[in-house]
Amino acid sequence: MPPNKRIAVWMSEKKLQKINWQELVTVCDKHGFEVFKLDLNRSLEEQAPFCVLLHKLTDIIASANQGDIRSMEIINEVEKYLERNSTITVLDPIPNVKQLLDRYNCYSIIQATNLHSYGVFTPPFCVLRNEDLDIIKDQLKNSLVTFPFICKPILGHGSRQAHEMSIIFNEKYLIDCKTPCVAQSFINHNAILYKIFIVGDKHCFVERPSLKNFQASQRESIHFDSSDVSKADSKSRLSVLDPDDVVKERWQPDPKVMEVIANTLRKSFGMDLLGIDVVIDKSTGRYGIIDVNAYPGFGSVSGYDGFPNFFDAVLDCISKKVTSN
Ligand SMILES: Nc1ncnc2c1ncn2[C@@H]1O[C@H](COP(=O)(O)OP(=O)(O)OP(=O)(O)O)[C@@H](O)[C@H]1O
Ligand SMILES: O=P(O)(O)O[C@H]1[C@H](OP(=O)(O)O)[C@@H](OP(=O)(O)O)[C@@H](O)[C@@H](O)[C@@H]1OP(=O)(O)O
Ligand SMILES: [Mg+2]
Repeated sequence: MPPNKRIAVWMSEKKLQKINWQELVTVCDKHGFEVFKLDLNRSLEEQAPFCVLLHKLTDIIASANQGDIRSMEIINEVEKYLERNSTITVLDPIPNVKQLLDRYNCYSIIQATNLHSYGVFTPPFCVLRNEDLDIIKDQLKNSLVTFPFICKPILGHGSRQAHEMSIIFNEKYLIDCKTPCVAQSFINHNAILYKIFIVGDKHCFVERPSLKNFQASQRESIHFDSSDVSKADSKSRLSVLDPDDVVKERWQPDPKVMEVIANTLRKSFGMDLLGIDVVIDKSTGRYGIIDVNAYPGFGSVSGYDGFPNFFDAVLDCISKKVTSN
C-alpha cells in the first residue's frame, strides 16, 4: 500500500463544472481515498504527496504540441515529477494520451489489432500533408480512400480547430482538404453512432445521432464542426436522413462485439478512460471505428449519468491499479 491515499485531480474548468465534485469526494472517501484539485500553477512538490493522478491534460498537451511555451513548461514539469515519483498511478499515462491525440496514429493502432476477425474495421485512411492535388490523388488511391471522404485535423483533441471537418465528394473539390489532415472514407450508417465508454474493466455503450448517408457526386464539399453532430442532444441538419434512407429495420449492435472492441482497444492504447465511436455499415453490418477519445464526457449532461455509477467504476479501477503497483 502507498504511504498516502491522496488522489490529485486535474481537468479543465469546463470539465470540472460538468462533474459533481462533492459526489467524487464522497465516493473517494468510501474507498478510503482523499481527493484534491491539483494546481498546475504551483509546484507539484508543494502539493505532494499523492499516490494517484487522475487527469484530462489533453488540451494542455495539444497546445504544447503546437508550441505554446507555458503549456510545454507545464507538461514538462508534470512528466519530470512523475519520472521522479514512478510509483504514482496515472490515469492515463501521458505518453499513451499523446499517441491518441494524433488521429493518424490512433487509426494505425486500431488497424494493427485483430479486431478485423470480428467484423470490425477502421475505414480506409491516409494522412495528407502536401497541398499538391496530384500527390493527394495518389495518396488517396494508394490507401483505398474513396469518395466521399472526411477530412479531419490530425490533432484530434484540445482545441476548436480539432473538430473542424469537411466531407469531400469528388476530385474537383480536393482543394478543400485543409492539410495537414487525415482523410477517411465515409461509411454510410443511417445516421446512428454508438459511443462505447470504458472505465477500467467496465464499459457501456449509448446510441447517438450522427451524419446522414452520402454518396459520391458532383456537389460541393460540406464543412462542419464535429461538436455539433453527435452529442446526446445534437440536432444537426446533417443528421436528417433522406426519405429513401429511412428504414424500419436496422442493425442492432451485438453487445459481445462491443465488449471485444472495448477490451481490445483498452489494451492496445494502454488506457483506462476511453470513449470509442462506432458506426455500423448500412450495407454490410460491419462495425467501423471512426474515433477514439481520451477521458470523454461519459454521456453526461450533468453528473455522468451515462455511465452507471461512474465514480465508483473509476475508484474500483484506481484501487485495483494502486494495489497491483
Ligand atoms: N468515417 C466516417 N464515416 C461516417 N461518418 C463519420 C466518419 N467519421 C466521422 N463521422 C461523423 O462525424 C462525426 C465527427 O467525427 P469524429 O468523431 O471523428 O470527430 P471528433 O471531433 O473526434 O469528435 P468527438 O471528439 O466529439 O467524438 C461523427 O460523430 C460521425 O457522425
Ligand atoms: O469532456 P470534455 O469537455 O473534455 O469534452 C469532450 C466531450 O465531452 P462532453 O460530451 O462532455 O462535451 C466528448 O464528448 P462525448 O464523445 O463523450 O460525447 C468528446 O467530444 C471529446 O472529444 C471532448 O473532449 P475534447 O475533444 O474537447 O478534448
Ligand atoms: Mg467522435
